[in-house]
Amino acid sequence: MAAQHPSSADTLPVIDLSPMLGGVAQDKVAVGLALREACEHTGFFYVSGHGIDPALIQRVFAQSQQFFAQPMDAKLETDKAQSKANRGYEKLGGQTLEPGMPPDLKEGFYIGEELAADHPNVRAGRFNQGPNQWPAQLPDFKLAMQDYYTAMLALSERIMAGLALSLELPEDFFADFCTDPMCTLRLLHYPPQPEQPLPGEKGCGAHTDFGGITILLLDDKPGLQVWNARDESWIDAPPIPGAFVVNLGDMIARWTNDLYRSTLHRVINTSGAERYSVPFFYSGASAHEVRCLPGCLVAGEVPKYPATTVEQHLQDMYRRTYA
Ligand SMILES: O=C(O)CCC(=O)C(=O)O
Ligand SMILES: [Fe+2]
Repeated sequence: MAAQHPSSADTLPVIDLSPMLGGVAQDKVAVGLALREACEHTGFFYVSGHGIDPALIQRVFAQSQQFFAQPMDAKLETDKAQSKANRGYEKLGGQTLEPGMPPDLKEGFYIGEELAADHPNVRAGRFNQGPNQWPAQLPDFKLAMQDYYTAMLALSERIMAGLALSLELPEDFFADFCTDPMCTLRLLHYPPQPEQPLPGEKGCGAHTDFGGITILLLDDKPGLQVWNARDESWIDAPPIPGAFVVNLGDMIARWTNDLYRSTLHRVINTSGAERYSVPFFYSGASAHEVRCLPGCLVAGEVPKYPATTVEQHLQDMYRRTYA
């Protein structure tokens, strides 16, 4: 059914998730079918009907803009280099997502689950677990981010339930994966693309996301592009008011033996203005075993990837871009 595959002239599908919030079984199955189509072909789609309060989104953007507008010495009070759990501020050029290219033209702020320094997991030095660093000068920042983090957890569970249905698995198949999940909320700020960029310089180099699913909140600026392997071209993924972009990470590709894709994407901020985005990376329970799911092997196929755990997988992937 080649006609259903996106070409570069196509846009990414918009999937209405509202049936996942207490809808009838038949409508949920329809969501599962729409997700399957999107996941098999692009690994990227928009979701509407997600139930996230627009006022919460406004609070997050307002705090993010205030954070990045601060002088550098104020931002560096929460320098990520001080954190054993990768929390806090990352300077412009602090990450190179596309190997061999100039560093990314973005600055960021990383937030995760709040765990005290004396929590057993933190004492044991578990990957990405620990306290956050909160900016002292912004009194409303912490609560806005924690409220948004909680809202993203709930939305992630609904999307995981939809993905289970898409694979003809019971809706609660991922319940164990969704218990006490590892997540990262990341605030990003992209200055305008320079008029004379270095060769290959971008806001965010081409990459796939490492984890489970990513829920991406965009402001009103374009710049995100998604790789379309079929005709080897980039599809623009402009912001759609009221919708989030969702994409699959490498863990889902591993789980489904590449039936579902983790798709390359990049950002070039040619809007001429500041661009802000807020990805939320949902990766599931750290000890959860990731192995090829039932039903994802076509007759005679063998799993392409050995089983691993969420924690091990994330650690392996993380090392690659901060080498
Ligand atoms: O800013 C964006 O639109 C995309 C960000 C992204 O891909 C990422 O942080 O992994
Ligand atoms: Fe990404």
